[in-house]
Amino acid sequence: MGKRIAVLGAGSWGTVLANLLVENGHDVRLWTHDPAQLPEINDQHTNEHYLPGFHLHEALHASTDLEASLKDVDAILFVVPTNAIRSVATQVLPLLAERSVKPIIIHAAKGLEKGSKKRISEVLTEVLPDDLIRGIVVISGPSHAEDVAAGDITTLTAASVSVECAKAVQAIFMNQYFRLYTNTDVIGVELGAALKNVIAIGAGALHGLGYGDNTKAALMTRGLAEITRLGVVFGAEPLTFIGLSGVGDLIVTCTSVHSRNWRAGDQLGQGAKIDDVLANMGMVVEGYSTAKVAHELASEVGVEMPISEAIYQVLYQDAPIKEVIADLMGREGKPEFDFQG
Ligand SMILES: NC(=O)C1=CN([C@@H]2O[C@H](COP(=O)(O)OP(=O)(O)OC[C@H]3O[C@@H](n4cnc5c(N)ncnc54)[C@H](OP(=O)(O)O)[C@@H]3O)[C@@H](O)[C@H]2O)C=CC1
Ligand SMILES: O=C(CO)COP(=O)(O)O
Repeated sequence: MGKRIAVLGAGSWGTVLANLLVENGHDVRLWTHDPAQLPEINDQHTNEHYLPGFHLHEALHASTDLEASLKDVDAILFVVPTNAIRSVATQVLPLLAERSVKPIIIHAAKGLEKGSKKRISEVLTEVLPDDLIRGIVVISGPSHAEDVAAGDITTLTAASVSVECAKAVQAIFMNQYFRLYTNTDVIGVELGAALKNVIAIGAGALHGLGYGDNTKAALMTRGLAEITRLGVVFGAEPLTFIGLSGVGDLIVTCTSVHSRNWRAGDQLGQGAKIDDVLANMGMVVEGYSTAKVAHELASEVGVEMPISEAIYQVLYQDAPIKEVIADLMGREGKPEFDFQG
């Protein structure tokens, strides 16, 4: 049966997910903070800046009225960049009071909040009290908006401490080309999703510098090793990192020209300056902000993340990429896995 769903954020991912939910037969309200988007989405059925060349379902309706968008909804999907989640949730909070049906809160963003260093579900839990919502579910996995828009077969994880909520979200999204698996390891899913974006900047930089496939495979594999190392310290299940939101998403983000993180790295590898890259992307490059949070978290808990640290130095300390690569390769020899001491 169709559900009433508010999708908050009309960028590339929010627009595609809202469109998919309309295709799945739901009553979808796409909320944007930018009134300039309304005539294009509602009358021309396009969102050219975020999804060039893609025609949206004619039943997809966008609005800037948050209260109307949230009226009687069964679920609220947050798809704004990580650092905007708290402010959007704060606007949602007063509109949730006195409801007979408590909505499921879903988020599809990938990052760690600047300053607080929190995962997105932690931010949502802080802002939206338990008694006003049914539960929180994160959807994550290898899923570029452009490929989903084209109907490419795509698989995601729906993670929640509530199996019942994860199953409800699985049912809302699944169709013949979009398949979700449930998972209860929210920590692992969110950390894998956030930290792979940092590694993807590195993968793009290697490409921009002309490195070959061996080097890219090395970066992805050793990148996953350090993501896992940090994740387990924060309570994640190691297996989650070889799942869709771990290695799956790492592969797609480190190899696809659709990835904004990869493209940012590619431009850096070719000599561009980070400020220019970010200013010209026109969409969020989550790995930039996450690289700083990862640097802070790793030093706080004393976990070695040499690749993420090297990328942090390139992004924030203007370190030359070739020099940080030479430093990484010049480290002392080590066993492949920590348990081999
Ligand atoms: N694109 C993709 O393929 C995928 C993206 N994701 C994740 O989804 C999240 C969103 O990404 P994506 O849609 O690609 O990002 P985009 O940059 O394409 O769009 C972000 C949207 O959020 C809006 N926004 C920014 N700040 C605020 C705010 N304070 N209040 C309300 N709206 C705001 C932007 O508005 P404005 O136009 O005014 O800037 C824009 O409409 C990210 O965490 C990303 O990692 C996950 C999987 C796939
Ligand atoms: O997470 C993504 C694909 O799964 C999107 O990655 P980018 O933000 O790098 O485009």
